[in-house]
Amino acid sequence: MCVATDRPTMDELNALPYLDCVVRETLRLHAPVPATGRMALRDDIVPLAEPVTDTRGVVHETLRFRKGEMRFIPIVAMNRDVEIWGLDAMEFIPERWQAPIPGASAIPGIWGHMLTFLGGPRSCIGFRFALVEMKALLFTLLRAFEFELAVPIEEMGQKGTAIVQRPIVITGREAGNQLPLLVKPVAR
Ligand code: HEM
Repeated sequence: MCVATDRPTMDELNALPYLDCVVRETLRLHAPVPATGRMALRDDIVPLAEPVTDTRGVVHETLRFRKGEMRFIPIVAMNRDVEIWGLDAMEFIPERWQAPIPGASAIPGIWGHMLTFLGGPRSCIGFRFALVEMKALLFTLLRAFEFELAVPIEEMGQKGTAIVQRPIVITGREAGNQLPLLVKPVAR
């Protein structure tokens, strides 16, 4: 991170391309809100991008909504779909953001061609703040400290609350949310 200040402005943080790739990839693979739902306010028929064959073999080219019906929006599943992101969809690869991702461009998310902050009129109003907050924290902490997991990665899991996901240690669920880290000052 070649920035000539310890206190970068928002514009200076946003001008760091690799930091941007890391934030995008983190929010793709580990969307804090994994899913949500919406209720249809009126009957409607929505065209599908690709025809879908249901379990009875019937091919559908549209999706029918009836007023009052709920629809599940699988944010994490879409953020990790191999048909959109490629066979390495489950891997953390910030470099994938260095070029346009053709499959993702049709996703109607408010940010980043993904649904992490959802889309449409009730999408996240705090997304710009969240992004710059993440960048400021990473910029400050990674220049000062080295972080390492304090438990084997296999012991880490995640627990969904009503809305967001949080880390837990699988063998210590009763301790609640936690992410044990070893933190060392960066050797200069
Ligand atoms: C990484 C951080 C964040 C993520 C992933 C996130 C994600 C989301 C998502 C998916 C929704 C839509 C939920 C739904 O309607 O089912 C939402 C709504 C909302 N978010 Fe965020 N959010 C984040 C940070 C923030 C921050 C920092 C703020 C405020 C400063 C904020 C304020 C809101 C508000 C007020 C809504 C409701 C908007 C509405 O219903 O019109 N969010 N967020």
